[in-house]
Amino acid sequence: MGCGSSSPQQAVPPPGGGGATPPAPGGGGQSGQGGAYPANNANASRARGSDIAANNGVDAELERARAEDEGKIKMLLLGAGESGKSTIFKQMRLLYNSSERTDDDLRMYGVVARSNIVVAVRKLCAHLRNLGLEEELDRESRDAEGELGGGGHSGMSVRQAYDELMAYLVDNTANAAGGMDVKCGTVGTTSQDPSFSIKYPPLDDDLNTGKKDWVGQSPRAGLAANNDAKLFLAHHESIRILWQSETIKQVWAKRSAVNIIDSHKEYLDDVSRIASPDYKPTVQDVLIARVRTTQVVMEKYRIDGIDFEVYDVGGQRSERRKWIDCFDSVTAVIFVAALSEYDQYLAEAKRTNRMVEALELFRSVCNNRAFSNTSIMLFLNKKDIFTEKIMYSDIAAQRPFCDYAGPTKDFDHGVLYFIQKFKDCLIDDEFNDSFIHVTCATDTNNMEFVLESTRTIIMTDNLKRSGFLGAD
Ligand SMILES: Nc1nc2c(ncn2[C@@H]2O[C@H](COP(=O)(O)OP(=O)(O)OP(=O)(O)O)[C@@H](O)[C@H]2O)c(=O)[nH]1
Ligand SMILES: [Mg+2]
Repeated sequence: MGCGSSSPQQAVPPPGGGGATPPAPGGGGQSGQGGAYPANNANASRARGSDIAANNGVDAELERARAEDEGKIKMLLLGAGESGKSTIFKQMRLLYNSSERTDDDLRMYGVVARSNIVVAVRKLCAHLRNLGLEEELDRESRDAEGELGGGGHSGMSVRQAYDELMAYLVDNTANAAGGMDVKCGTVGTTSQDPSFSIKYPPLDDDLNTGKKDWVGQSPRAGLAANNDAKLFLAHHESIRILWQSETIKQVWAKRSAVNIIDSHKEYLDDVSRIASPDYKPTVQDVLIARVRTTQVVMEKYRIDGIDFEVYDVGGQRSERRKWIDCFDSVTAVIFVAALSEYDQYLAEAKRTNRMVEALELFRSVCNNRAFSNTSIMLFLNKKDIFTEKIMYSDIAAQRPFCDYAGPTKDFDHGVLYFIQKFKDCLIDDEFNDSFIHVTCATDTNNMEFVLESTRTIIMTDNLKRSGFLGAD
């Protein structure tokens, strides 16, 4: 699915598909009266005249399209899955397209945000169990009860919350018939009496208020996301309680093993707002929503009198065969790689280090003949997560990067090391440092600065390549 659907954004059709225009209803070109040729000479010359005029019109149109194409800047966002391409694409829309997102769009992102939370919680709960931390939860629950003076508990304990989520989100062992009362704490060993029950809300209605849920369902988000969004509404209180526990913090610190999207911490910190029936996604919610791109999407902008066509593609391995469809006459490629992924593995190939994959991909893009006359920019993204991660995950401890000789926990040395790794992928060493940016795609201020300077560099480089400006 492409993200968003503002009017200028289009899914790009595959080549050869849909090229020929179907015949117009009612026959089209020929007269339909027993012959293609006109009945007399006068008619013939009138017809020739109109043919010439029509041809002239077509020629003029082609010429105009060619001139327009020549002035146009075509930009591709390339990179491996989850590197941040679509997030940058969304930032461009914020910067260069003043139209608001439609309610339909926002509803889709609302469903996506809620389902993103469920996906993260599912992974966290399963990981908690694999790490053998259930007893920690029990201890936490007992301590909390002790603090309340032993006289019962105010609502659900963290262990009960966990058990409910395991039963409904992970193991599907709960009897979840819609609308009926369900007991919680039926899975695993609970140290608390699971004496409360929850109700599945009727579709689109808030559990407590019965108010119509603004987000509701969105066919554009897909069945799985809609189902997860529904689960979110039924279990958001347990999610909120579990997320506040100390035990889940330990699991969060070890999340790279299970590929949880780091930016979804922002959603988890704000579960009650996202569960509210009035919930309408904010600009930031839309930015951090994760939807895997599965078709090439294009958006057009006119900036300072110049036309830009920007293409966003899916980065996972299975999506890359579609890239070639948009490799023609490319002015600039923005190659996006996530700096923070040096200790993570691909979602689609669990043994491949993500940074190694990004480096290989960068090598093949830079050395692709289709881009011999194209400016290639490198965005080393997710610098915010990198900053945090180097504090506990040593670069040199990762087998592919054991040659890292810089100090641990050092942002600058770490970034320079990876920049050199990307530069080493090039056959010639023409790569100009001004073509490299260290970015945080979810930060609009940072992206505004980076995208504006990228635009200037691309336009200058384009003029140089077409001979309008002298080369350095
Ligand atoms: N914290 C943080 N999160 C980011 C950053 N860039 C992207 N993300 C998050 O990472 C997730 C993946 O980003 P996407 O933009 O969907 O990645 P993509 O490259 O388009 O992935 P594919 O469509 O699979 O190729 C999203 O949930 C983003 O919110 C960043 O700089 N910092
Ligand atoms: Mg994408």
